[in-house]
Amino acid sequence: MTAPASRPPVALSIAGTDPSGGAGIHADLKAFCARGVYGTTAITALVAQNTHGVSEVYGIDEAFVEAQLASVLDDLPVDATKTGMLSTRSLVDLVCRAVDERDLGYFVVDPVMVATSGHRLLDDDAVDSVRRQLMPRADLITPNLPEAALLLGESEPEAASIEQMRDQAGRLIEHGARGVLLKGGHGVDDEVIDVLALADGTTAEFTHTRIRTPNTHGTGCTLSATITAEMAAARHAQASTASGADTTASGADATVSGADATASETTTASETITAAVERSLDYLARALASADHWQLSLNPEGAHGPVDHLVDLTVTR
Ligand SMILES: Nc1ncnc2c1ncn2[C@@H]1O[C@H](COP(=O)(O)OP(=O)(O)OP(=O)(O)O)[C@@H](O)[C@H]1O
Ligand SMILES: Cc1ncc(COP(=O)(O)O)c(N)n1
Repeated sequence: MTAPASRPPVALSIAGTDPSGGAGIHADLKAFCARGVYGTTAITALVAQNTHGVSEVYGIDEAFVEAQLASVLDDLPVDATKTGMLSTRSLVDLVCRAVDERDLGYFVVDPVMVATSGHRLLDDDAVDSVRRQLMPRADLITPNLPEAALLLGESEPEAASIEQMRDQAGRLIEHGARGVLLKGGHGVDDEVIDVLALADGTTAEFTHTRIRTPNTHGTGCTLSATITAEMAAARHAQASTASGADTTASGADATVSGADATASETTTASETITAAVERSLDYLARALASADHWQLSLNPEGAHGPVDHLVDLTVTR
């Protein structure tokens, strides 16, 4: 007897590359795998970068990004999509059209603007399109402290306290996204607090001990990719429950992926987002802790290494 057809949850990342493997598309695919989700990509820019920073960016033209999106979306059922580095205003507009015209599933926007090393990853004239066009289409946006301030306006100062973070998250929601996760990684306190605000009025705060490590390259990419994977798994489970399909045969093993195969049809989008954020922050904390003493760079002075994306995989050698 042949086994019934099944499929794993599918996630799409629209982002730039990191040949050193810690951030961008490379981090996204590792995070998708780590959470048991099948990863697909559309590359917006080829970036020469490593643990010391960005040296060159080679832009991909709009028509070719569109062709990549069509290759994925004409063929595969995408349960959730994230954007990372979008580079130019025309690529922001292209992604907005894709959200309107295609089914991208849950839509997570990581408003990547500047690399930790200081290199700009989004043109100045694209910021307003992110603010007015992309944000209102998002189920969740995940700005860090400087990105949140920039999205609120040129003269907005960076939040320097939890009260200011709450206030900014609340004001960002007014731009139309269903949820805002304002990340506190750039603070200096012993605890890292991330603030989640949802359009239905729900708020949540997540506190983790700050890990004193230089290895934080790609934490934002990894977090938004993990949230996207969790949301893809949730949508897949909801659809499978609704259709009576066997989700346990999908390869998205709940103990590996964190996917909630019993998610009921009644789970609201807000509950899905909140659960995805909580699980993803816990995973990221494990990935950061596992790599806190890694020294990958041949030139360790001043290097910011990656997190351990595969922390939950046990390999015996
Ligand atoms: N040193 C740390 N210790 C514990 N958690 C951290 C640390 N640095 C970052 N994080 C976690 O990683 C998340 C993302 O970090 P951050 O706020 O630096 O985003 P980002 O600036 O977008 O990341 P990136 O470095 O990829 O640009 C934070 O929300 C926080 O939960
Ligand atoms: C392609 C790409 N996307 C995003 C980032 C941000 O990550 P970080 O701030 O850790 O450098 C990056 N460096 N490269």
